[in-house]
Amino acid sequence: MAEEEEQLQQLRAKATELFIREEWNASIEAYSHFITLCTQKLFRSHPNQKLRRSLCIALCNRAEARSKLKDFHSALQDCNHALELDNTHSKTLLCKGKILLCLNRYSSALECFRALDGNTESVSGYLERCKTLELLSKTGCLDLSDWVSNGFRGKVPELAEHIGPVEIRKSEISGRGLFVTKNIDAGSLMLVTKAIAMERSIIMGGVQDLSEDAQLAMWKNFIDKVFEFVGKCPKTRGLINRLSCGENEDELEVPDVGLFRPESECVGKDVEVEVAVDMVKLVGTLDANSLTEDAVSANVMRRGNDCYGVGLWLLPSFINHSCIPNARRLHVGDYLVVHASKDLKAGEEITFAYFDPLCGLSKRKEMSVNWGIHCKCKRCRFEGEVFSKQEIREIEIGLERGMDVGGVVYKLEEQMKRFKVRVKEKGYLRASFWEAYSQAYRSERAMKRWGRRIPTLEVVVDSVTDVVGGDHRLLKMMLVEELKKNSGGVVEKDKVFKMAREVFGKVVKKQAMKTLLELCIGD
Ligand SMILES: C[S@@+](CC[C@H](N)C(=O)[O-])C[C@H]1O[C@@H](n2cnc3c(N)ncnc32)[C@H](O)[C@@H]1O
Repeated sequence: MAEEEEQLQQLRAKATELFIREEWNASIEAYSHFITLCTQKLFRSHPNQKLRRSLCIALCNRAEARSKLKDFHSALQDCNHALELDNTHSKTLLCKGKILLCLNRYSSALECFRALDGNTESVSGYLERCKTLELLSKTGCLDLSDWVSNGFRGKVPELAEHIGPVEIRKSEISGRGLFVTKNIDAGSLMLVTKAIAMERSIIMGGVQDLSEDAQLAMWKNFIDKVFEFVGKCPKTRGLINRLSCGENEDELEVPDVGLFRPESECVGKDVEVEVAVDMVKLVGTLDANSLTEDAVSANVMRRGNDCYGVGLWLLPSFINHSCIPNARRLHVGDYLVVHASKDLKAGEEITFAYFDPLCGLSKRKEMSVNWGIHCKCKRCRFEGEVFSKQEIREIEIGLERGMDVGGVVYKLEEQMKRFKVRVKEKGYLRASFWEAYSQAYRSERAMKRWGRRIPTLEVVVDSVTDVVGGDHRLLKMMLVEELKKNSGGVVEKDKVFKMAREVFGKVVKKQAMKTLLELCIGD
């Protein structure tokens, strides 16, 4: 007996020392040994308060060590076990609250901090933080004004998970899609969600400056990170299992959006059963669902785009592609903020542009091959017919061969009149020939020659925006034009702010939006 006691004492001392030295893996191992022996002894002996207390402290310390290694699932189990032994153990309550906060489970975290009699400064700090984040999570009222106005200096503001009026349903595009459940106007936030994992590379120019080797290394590190995370968290594993690998999508089940709320604990049977991570399936899933920060439908919220990142965000993985997209996203730290880039009607499917919607059908077809998709949106269907017409093919070939851009625009407008193309569909073709339009409007020579014979920049920007939603390139053209008219004065037009909200979302107040507009002009 004395020997057993001695062994326990030694083990505890060793585990504590490793814990203090922040050797997390070794301390977890030592605590695990101690916890097993301690539990066996408790089982055999009469009620022993001292032993229960030692076990509670060991479980709490192992929870802390595990949370340092981001193994939140096991850390939470340790906390719960420790609280079964002593439900008022303050160190465990604090540790559990912090873990729940990391998992964005604000109301459960709040319960822990409240149980702690929030007198100490650190506890009241956590309480306030939880309350703010819980409110933010419920309302989705994001305000990044201060951070933007301060030139993105300081820490990235703390965001909270938010699921707006959306649901997952069968999609006519492919498999499942994300849909709005009520009418919302352009700029409204629909989702704010943190990445399961992200990997970033520092680059000087664009992603094109990142060597193939560097891109491969980044992709490999990203896969390893997701693999590690998924291995530790059954809930995430269950959720990732529900994402598409890009094949047989129409046979996939439609999960309830509620499963993706951080507070939802149960993800189905496969969570209780320990499912091993299938690496091949995981890579396929990441291939079909990962998003990059530099995509056309994304803005990175920070000064200077010297970083290129790839990440996986669960709920946004249900957003399908369309060449007439209605949503865009902002990347703020590891968070993804999805907003409507057009007014949306209840029941409408939310779509991103996976690739550039401001280019012609053949280029879009080329790009869609990389995604393994065959887009059949209204625009692709309409353009499929139009681009088979000799007259439109000739304009396209003329452009490829370096024909005067003003002439290209003029010919296209004339053909659209001749074919009696409807207003919306004019927007499709103008979006496809946007490069020619934008070059023509920027060229003094072209405008001198063709200016009076082609529609104004404002008319074209309006009709293209109507099709592709807010886009930073369209916004920039409009801003430059307005600045010319206002001889360099600050742009105050409501129309400019409306488009800025479509591009950036309603995340800043008017003054900070001016900062974003200045950055957009300087881009
Ligand atoms: C991010 S997921 C989108 C959600 C997916 N439909 C699902 O059921 O989980 C991307 C996959 O959706 C499909 N997809 C997305 N947009 C598409 C489109 N416009 N046309 C055909 N397939 C599309 C492709 O299989 C792609 O690999």
